[in-house]
Amino acid sequence: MTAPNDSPEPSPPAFDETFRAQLAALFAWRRDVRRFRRDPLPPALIERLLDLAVLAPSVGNAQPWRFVSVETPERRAAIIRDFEQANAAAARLYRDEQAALYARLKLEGLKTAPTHLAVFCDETVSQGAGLGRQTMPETLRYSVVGAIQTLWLAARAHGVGMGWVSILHPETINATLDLPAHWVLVAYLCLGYPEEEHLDPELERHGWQARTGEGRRLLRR
Ligand SMILES: Cc1cc2c(cc1C)N(C[C@H](O)[C@H](O)[C@H](O)COP(=O)(O)O)c1[nH]c(=O)[nH]c(=O)c1N2
Repeated sequence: MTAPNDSPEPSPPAFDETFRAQLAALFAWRRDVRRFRRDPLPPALIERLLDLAVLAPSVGNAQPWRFVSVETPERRAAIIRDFEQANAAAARLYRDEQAALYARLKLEGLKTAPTHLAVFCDETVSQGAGLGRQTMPETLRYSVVGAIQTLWLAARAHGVGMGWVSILHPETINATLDLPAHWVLVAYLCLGYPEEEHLDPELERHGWQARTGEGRRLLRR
């Protein structure tokens, strides 16, 4: 257990209306990015973004997130091959017009993103001593998703685009990256400076699925 510290409590900054308007704009302009300029991201910027990402909440404060930067050309090529296999299999699920539309969608930025970040959940994490997850062990992975969303917003605030690729076989990713099975893949992320900026999701713009606000309703019980 960590010893309580007796330094004076810091006071929160005043988040004023200007900040709230900017925050709303940040939420609105965060995009899943699939087209990147090839300029590398400064290592210090990536470290800053990870410092921000790990401010996310986690069940029992377990901090189960594990970040792997995929850098070797052989490993990146293996990831791209796995995406191509998984995507070809997924494409076969659709028929007619929907199949034609699916085939036209760009669902990854693997070949141009300068930074590839695989994000895992360490299912054996001892931190947090199991607090909060006895009846819902999946809350460990939920915690990792929270860090990914925090990273997504932090990246956008720094002018960095991020894309989430899930059309992959997790067991292949673990084998390619030589990682233990108890590191469960949560996301394969492409990061870099975006080639273009949009206020609407690409899947909406290309006619796959509009933002309908369906889930926005609040049921009262
Ligand atoms: C868990 C999870 C998994 C994926 C995604 C997101 C999330 C949350 N998204 C991005 C997704 O398509 C995108 O968020 C929506 O289309 C909305 O667009 P914006 O993110 O608002 O631009 C995504 N996009 C993509 O092109 N290939 C993919 O494999 C995935 N996988």
